[in-house]
Amino acid sequence: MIAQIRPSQLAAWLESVKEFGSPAVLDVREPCELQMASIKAEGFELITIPMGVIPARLHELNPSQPLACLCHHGARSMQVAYFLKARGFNHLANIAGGINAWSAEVDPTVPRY
Ligand SMILES: O=S(=O)([O-])[S-]
Repeated sequence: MIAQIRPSQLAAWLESVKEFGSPAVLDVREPCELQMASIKAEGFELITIPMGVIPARLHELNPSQPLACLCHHGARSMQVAYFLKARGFNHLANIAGGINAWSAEVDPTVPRY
């Protein structure tokens, strides 16, 4: 079971997992999407790896680092979270609604697309 958190709940989730290590948001959107809209990494590390290359770049991620997965609406990030969970990552969340919800709930300056 992957924790589903709304963007507005991210700060509380980050706080709840920091005992396990310094948490990060893993944005799995494509480079062209990152150019259109990105979140500001405030209080967390921001890692960007497109979903399609996560298997090839898995070695870049630390299985013990808490990761909150992000995409456009929350579907791809959910798949990535389950992929990572199956590979031993322990502290995972999916940001439900993705960056679209982030724009609505956390930072309206983030463009919606
Ligand atoms: O980014 S998305 O897969 O939720 S459309």
